Amino acid sequence: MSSAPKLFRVIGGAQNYDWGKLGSTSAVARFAKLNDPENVSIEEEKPYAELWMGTHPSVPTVSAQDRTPLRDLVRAAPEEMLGQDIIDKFGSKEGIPFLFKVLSIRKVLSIQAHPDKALARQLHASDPKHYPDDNHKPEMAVAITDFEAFCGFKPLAEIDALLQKIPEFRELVGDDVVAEFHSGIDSSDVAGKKKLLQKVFSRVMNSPESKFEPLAARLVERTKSDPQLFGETLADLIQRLDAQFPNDIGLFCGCLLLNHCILKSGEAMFLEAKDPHAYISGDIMECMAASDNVIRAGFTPKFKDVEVLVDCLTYSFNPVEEQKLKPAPFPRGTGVAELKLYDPPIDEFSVLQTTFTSAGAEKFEGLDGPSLLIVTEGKGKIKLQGSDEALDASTGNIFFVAPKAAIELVSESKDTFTSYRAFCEA
Ligand SMILES: NNC(=O)[C@@H](O)[C@H](O)[C@H](O)COP(=O)(O)O
Ligand SMILES: [Zn+2]
Repeated sequence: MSSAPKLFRVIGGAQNYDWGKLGSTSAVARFAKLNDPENVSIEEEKPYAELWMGTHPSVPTVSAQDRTPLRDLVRAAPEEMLGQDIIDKFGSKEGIPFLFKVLSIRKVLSIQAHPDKALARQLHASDPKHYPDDNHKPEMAVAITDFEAFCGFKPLAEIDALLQKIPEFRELVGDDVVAEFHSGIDSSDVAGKKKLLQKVFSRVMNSPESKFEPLAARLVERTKSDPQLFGETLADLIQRLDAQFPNDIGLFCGCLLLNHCILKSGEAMFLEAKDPHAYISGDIMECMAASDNVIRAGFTPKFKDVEVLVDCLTYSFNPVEEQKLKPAPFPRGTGVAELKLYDPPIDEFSVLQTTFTSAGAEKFEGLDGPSLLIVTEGKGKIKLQGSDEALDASTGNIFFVAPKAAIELVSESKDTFTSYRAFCEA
């Protein structure tokens, strides 16, 4: 006899990292308040960075009815809440394999990467304070608003051009490595080119403050005196981020080495473990394997683990367009809504965007695993197919949907009604 409900509203938890948008300008604050009006009061001077939805113990998601942690509900009835296939696939009855978030970004996040499974186990064992999980953290960002981020290393020719024409960059890396990089990037030896890229990145990341800070100050001045040397976008980006983190190493390891990726609303990008990145601005849905392991090295007051970061990166280098993840159709829904499936090449999660622009219903077959759904615009209803009980589904509301539960979303007007559903299937 199934004891656990198949569809119920939950309340996520917020993280107030310094880079979050302030007060009601943050989608995180607005969604949290709308979903839990009696308990959430927005402080207008406070940053609201992330809204967590999942069973990660650091920020509990709780049932709206009696505030029981979702993690406890899963552990009490894992077969009903996860499904035997998911338990078998991930070897755990402890929680949902993914962590789903809303991020609302005012300032650049840290230049960072996330470990793969082997490195996560090693870091968690040696430094559990900074690495709370033994799990990898591949992640995907879906832009709710226009969104910009650093994502992966620039193509080597672009890095070489910047090294040749920007004296401060050249001085930080050193003429020896600049010359070796310049002569090596046209070879067909990809592994050798990755080693050269690692040499450049290592010189930057291991330079002392006494060296990179004055060079960063000169770099910013040069973007003002000689902007065409950088191109307008890059000159503006360096000035904007310098205003947030003056003379920071991120001006070199981010702005001059990583792709500056701009996603329009609805576009997405996927980050493998060990890919360097940093989100810069905008509101996004983010989904990741259930882990909070972040290896940081720039644009942050938090713990930086430069040696681990320099050592672990993949050093792959692709053009910006190759970093984007194209949405696909979702054939398991029928009705009037527009469905976009963001399906990265990993097991732990996919994300489905459902957008109504007319009244009507969208019916979904049951999924072979757990899912969490959040409404990000407008309002409608959500119900189990065949049930008379339709729950209000308004902006900010979050719902847990059990495996195999066939649900229906209903829009009662032509106003836009948008939701994102993260799910995992065996
Ligand atoms: N790329 N995005 C993520 O990995 C998020 O899930 C992380 O929670 C944030 O990156 C954490 O950023 P800070 O460590 O505060 O700079
Ligand atoms: Zn990240």
